[in-house]
Amino acid sequence: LPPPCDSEIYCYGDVLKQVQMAKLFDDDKYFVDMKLKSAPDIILTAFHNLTHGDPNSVPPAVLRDFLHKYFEEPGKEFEPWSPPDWHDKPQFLTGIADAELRSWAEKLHHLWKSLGRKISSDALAHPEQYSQIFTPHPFVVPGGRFRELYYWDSYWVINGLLLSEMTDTARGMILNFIHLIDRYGFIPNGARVYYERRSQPPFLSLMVESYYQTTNDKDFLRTALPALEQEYLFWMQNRSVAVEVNGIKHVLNRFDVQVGLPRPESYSDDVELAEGLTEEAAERLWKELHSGAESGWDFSSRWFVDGLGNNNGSLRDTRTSLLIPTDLNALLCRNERTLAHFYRTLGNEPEATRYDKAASARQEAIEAVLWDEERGVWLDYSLVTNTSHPAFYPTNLAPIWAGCYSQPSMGQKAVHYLQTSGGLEFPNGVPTSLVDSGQQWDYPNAWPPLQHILIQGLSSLPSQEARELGFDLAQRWIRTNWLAYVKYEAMFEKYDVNGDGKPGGGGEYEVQLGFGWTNGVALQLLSQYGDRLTSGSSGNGFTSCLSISVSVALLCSAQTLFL
Ligand SMILES: OC[C@H]1O[C@H](O[C@H]2O[C@H](CO)[C@@H](O)[C@H](O)[C@H]2O)[C@H](O)[C@@H](O)[C@@H]1O
Repeated sequence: LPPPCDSEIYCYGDVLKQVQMAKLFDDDKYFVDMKLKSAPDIILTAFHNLTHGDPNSVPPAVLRDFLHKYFEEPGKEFEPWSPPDWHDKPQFLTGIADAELRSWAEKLHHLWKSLGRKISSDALAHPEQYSQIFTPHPFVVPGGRFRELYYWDSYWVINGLLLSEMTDTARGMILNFIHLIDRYGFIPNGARVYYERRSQPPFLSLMVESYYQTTNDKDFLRTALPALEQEYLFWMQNRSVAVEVNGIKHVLNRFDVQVGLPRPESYSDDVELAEGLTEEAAERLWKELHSGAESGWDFSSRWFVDGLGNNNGSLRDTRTSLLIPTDLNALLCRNERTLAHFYRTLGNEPEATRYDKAASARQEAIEAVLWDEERGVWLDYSLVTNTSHPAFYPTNLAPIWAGCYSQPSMGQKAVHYLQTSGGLEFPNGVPTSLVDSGQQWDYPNAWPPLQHILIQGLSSLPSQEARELGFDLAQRWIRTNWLAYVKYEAMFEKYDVNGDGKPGGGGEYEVQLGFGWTNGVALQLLSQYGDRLTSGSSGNGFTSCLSISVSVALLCSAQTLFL
């Protein structure tokens, strides 16, 4: 299997190995985000001379000097930039009834300015000296260690930007993704060379849909369609798998990256995890870790498959490609419907019909393979045992969000499943799973995109009860985000479902602040439910507590919980 990319400094080779295994930095991502001060061949020769052909004997102090001489610290690849389309007081703020939440939403709107980035022209002139992949338009980053454009994060960022009336920035981000498709044939995980052989959940068509819904710009649809078509082809040609159920073959998709070396940005973690494995088993593990990263859920007990094919084990048992995920297939179904709609809007009926048929076939496949009639919900399917994995994940309800199901009763059953799943037992959000594995995409962490997908799904159902549940989850999530903001003056990439305003944890890096998709989801919920959301939990005294002062509010929240 190939390396993550062709750079002998950023993706494979002795420099990467020595620097990362010497653990000179707290986070392996630091080194691979550094810019080269000279051409790569000059640096490789210098390293060879330094080590006299024996790279295993370089003392850390010598490595440090070498880095100082030939590398620049991360973050130097940007030009100062402030989004020119940012302006005070976007319209949606006026729909937020609670004064505390309105003023907080205004602060979130301000955060786009600090998260905006423009890559310097030097990165275009000398791409070989950067791991950052040049994209022509400025963009919004997630924040913290994530100093580059990310794929699926950007869907929620763009939705937030559109509410903030920053259509030019949103459009530029979409054009960047089109640029990446033109170059790679698909969209990499993020705009770094070490991400260039894996993708993330394909949200581009939904980004274009959000943009079109705001602007009605048909010319833009025309511009975007060839790239959307190309991306869809990538997923169907490289990530699909046939499954036979009751003698009928269905085609569905999975995450399946063909890369067989450690992830450069987490190199030492991946090497240590593979210790004691044969070369073949290590390569397989790394391929599956890359596939886990492609899913966006890096990492989770969801991808653990033990030797017997059961959903058990630890990170070393990650086997992402052996599962057919509900969310990926629901998303692709939504892609197919969206593409049909775009073609129809542009008057191309034959192409619209082709995508209608693809969506119908997908829906049939989802119902045949992923729908579990007994539990009344969709479940991930194991290609090892040819059975479902029964564990709870919010994504089990993703087909509702995608509108990809044939019987209204399925929606009702799935709501009942959710109510009895144990996933609603927490006041601060719906956890990613009910398994406390220590990985970040597991209990007790709750992630913004998953809350949003679940809430949107519930709010699309005809039943009043389901829609009220959607609102209740939105209220819980906003309260969690807001309390954390009050405590830390920051937005986090994930939160802990136990504890008011407690940031999430676990996994291989410290919880990050910023934070692109968190801000986007909060703004969307504030816009959607602005007339009803409160900064405290309704009727228990939070609202009045919180309007007094921050410290009193925290006391109040502790007291209310205690009571
Ligand atoms: O460095 C470890 C991993 O970091 C990223 O994943 C996490 O952050 C992303 C940006 O917010 C998010 O898209 C992803 O869902 C998170 O798990 C990166 O995307 C991974 O590829 C990388 O291995």
